[in-house]
Amino acid sequence: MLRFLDAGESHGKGLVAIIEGFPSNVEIDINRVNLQLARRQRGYGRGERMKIEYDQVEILSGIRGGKTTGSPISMLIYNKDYKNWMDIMDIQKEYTGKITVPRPGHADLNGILKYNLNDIRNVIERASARETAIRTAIGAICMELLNKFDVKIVSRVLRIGKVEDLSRVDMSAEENIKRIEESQIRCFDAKIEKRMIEEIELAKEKGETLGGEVEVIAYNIPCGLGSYSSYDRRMDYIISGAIMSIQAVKAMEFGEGIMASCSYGSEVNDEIIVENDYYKRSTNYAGGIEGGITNGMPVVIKVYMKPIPTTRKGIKTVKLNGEEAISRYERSDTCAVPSLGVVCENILAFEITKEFLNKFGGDSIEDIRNSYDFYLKRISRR
Ligand SMILES: Cc1cc2nc3c(=O)[nH]c(=O)nc-3n(C[C@H](O)[C@H](O)[C@H](O)COP(=O)(O)O)c2cc1C
Ligand SMILES: C=C(O[C@@H]1CC(C(=O)O)=C[C@@H](OP(=O)(O)O)[C@H]1O)C(=O)O
Repeated sequence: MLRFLDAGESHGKGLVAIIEGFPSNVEIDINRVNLQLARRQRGYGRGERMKIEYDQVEILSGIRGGKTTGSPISMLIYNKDYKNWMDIMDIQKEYTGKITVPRPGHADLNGILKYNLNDIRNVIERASARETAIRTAIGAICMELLNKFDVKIVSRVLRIGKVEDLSRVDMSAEENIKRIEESQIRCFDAKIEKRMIEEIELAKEKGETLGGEVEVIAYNIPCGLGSYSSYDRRMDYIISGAIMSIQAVKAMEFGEGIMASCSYGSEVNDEIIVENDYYKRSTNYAGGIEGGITNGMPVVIKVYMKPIPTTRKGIKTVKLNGEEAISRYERSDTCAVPSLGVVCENILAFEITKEFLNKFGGDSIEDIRNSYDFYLKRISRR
């Protein structure tokens, strides 16, 4: 079973992870992994921190001569900002400048109470979305395996605050993806991109922050990943748990789930057809999952992010000594929705890989390939 464990603090030395259960003989291009890390850092609306970091992964084990060995893959991303936080983050010496004003919307107060701490810094450090850097690297390693089976996972920004990009886009087309990648917002429509940037600037001027919505699509996912047999093997359970665990994500949707909930059944159940020797659906309202199992159509999700909780504009709170106070501000992103799309792509890549390996098993890529080819032949109509 593919699994990972990650650790690390936002302003500590770095982030670490161990991936276990990854098959052998998978070629890994570290440049492609680092490209995912760079994509995650880009995007209009990010704060000062992203000017300091230049995320690159260092592999410590499990890859040799450009290929996985089947042993645990351990890796590390250094925090460049650590040099500015060495006193505060010292593992031995206690830092006296404790943070005692919890920010509404962040983990601050719940973390303090739960872990019986007296310095909110201890909560901030691990609750921070800095952790999404290492999860992106884990997903990017998984993408290297999925690439071999022509799986492609892409995303775009649909909305920043109230500004929507309503363009209908075929995201399987290279030229459309190129356009999205070149956009500072990672949206498709250049005119809307301008309005989104203005919206972020306006929020920044007001000391405010913004959330939004992204769409993520995984192409070429074979029918048969996940299962209806138990609740925790359902693909929608697995994907939603992983996506909802991303910091500041407050809702998600599979396919046209919301629209379907206010339609007639015959309008939104995707008709079954045969195309190129395989069962397909004439539409994809279900977003590629029926009965907890992928159905061979693209897996489509929409993910909703709340506005960044740390705002320059103060919010009423209460100090740890009970006195009324206004939330504190050091620095923060104004909007991280473009980054969210990249994080979702890679988190989805991990979950799909896990279920791909559950289905096609095998300790080496060769065994997986045999099992995959055999299965695709079996479910073909030819
Ligand atoms: C890519 C990304 C960047 C983020 N940047 C910030 C930030 O700069 N400041 C902040 O307060 N929250 C930021 N967040 C959100 C917080 O980490 C998150 O709201 C907080 O941990 C509380 O968790 P919850 O919103 O899931 O309940 C970011 C989230 C993501 C995904
Ligand atoms: C460091 C990252 O995101 C951080 C997530 C984050 C938070 O509170 O979640 C707060 C900010 O960090 P800082 O407090 O150092 O300014 C973001 O920059 C990153 O995405 O790599």
